[in-house]
Amino acid sequence: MLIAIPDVLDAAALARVRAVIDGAEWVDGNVTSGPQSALAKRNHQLPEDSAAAREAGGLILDALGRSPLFVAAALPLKVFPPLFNRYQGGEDFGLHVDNAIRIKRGTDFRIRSDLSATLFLDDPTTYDGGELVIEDQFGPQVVKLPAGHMILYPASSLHRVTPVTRGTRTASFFWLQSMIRDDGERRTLFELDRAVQAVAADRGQGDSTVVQLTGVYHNLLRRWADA
Ligand SMILES: O=C(O)CCC(=O)C(=O)O
Ligand SMILES: [Fe+2]
Repeated sequence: MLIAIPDVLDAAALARVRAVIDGAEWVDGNVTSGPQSALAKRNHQLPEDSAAAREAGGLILDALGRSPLFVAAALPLKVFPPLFNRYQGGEDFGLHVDNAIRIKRGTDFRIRSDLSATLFLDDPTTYDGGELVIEDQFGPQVVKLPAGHMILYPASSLHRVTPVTRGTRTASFFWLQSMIRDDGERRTLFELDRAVQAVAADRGQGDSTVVQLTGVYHNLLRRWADA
């Protein structure tokens, strides 16, 4: 399931993230690639351990924690510290799949990547190309979102970024391990959650049917979740 999360960063938070990363030193994106994606990847990144990546990544993690839509859709267990990339002058990232296990270098922090995320940091009218194309069961989905908006997609999907032929495309990207490993189970919980919220908005949180449905949600979560 692909889910767009609008307004993860508002204008002020976006400006703070940009102020931190724009002044930092960018390096060839292949410093973090395995041999297969090194063939496909042509972009620049902030070094994973740079002070700028850590500071801007922290701002993004704070914003994600305040997004009920992100929490409901991802049911996050562990989030890999956000990374930052930039494409310009025809740079692109060919078709690839993300590694199943991500290890933070020099630490024992590791996650199984269930979901991949791209948070767009540039106004899409300022660059051409740079679409994130995700192959899913319904065919290729082409994603290019306003600055501050994010797409969440199954890390199992093949995906690519088309060449940026004008301007610059800046983004944050990261992976997370969900409490719910299976995409179908996670989607079912998300849809149930949305439906319960809609009924609660109509009838109030104390309504007996709302209480019963909330119980069903939590009992499914209890059956399926790693916590
Ligand atoms: O730039 C993006 O939107 C995606 C980056 C990506 O797929 C990756 O780094 O594995
Ligand atoms: Fe990727």
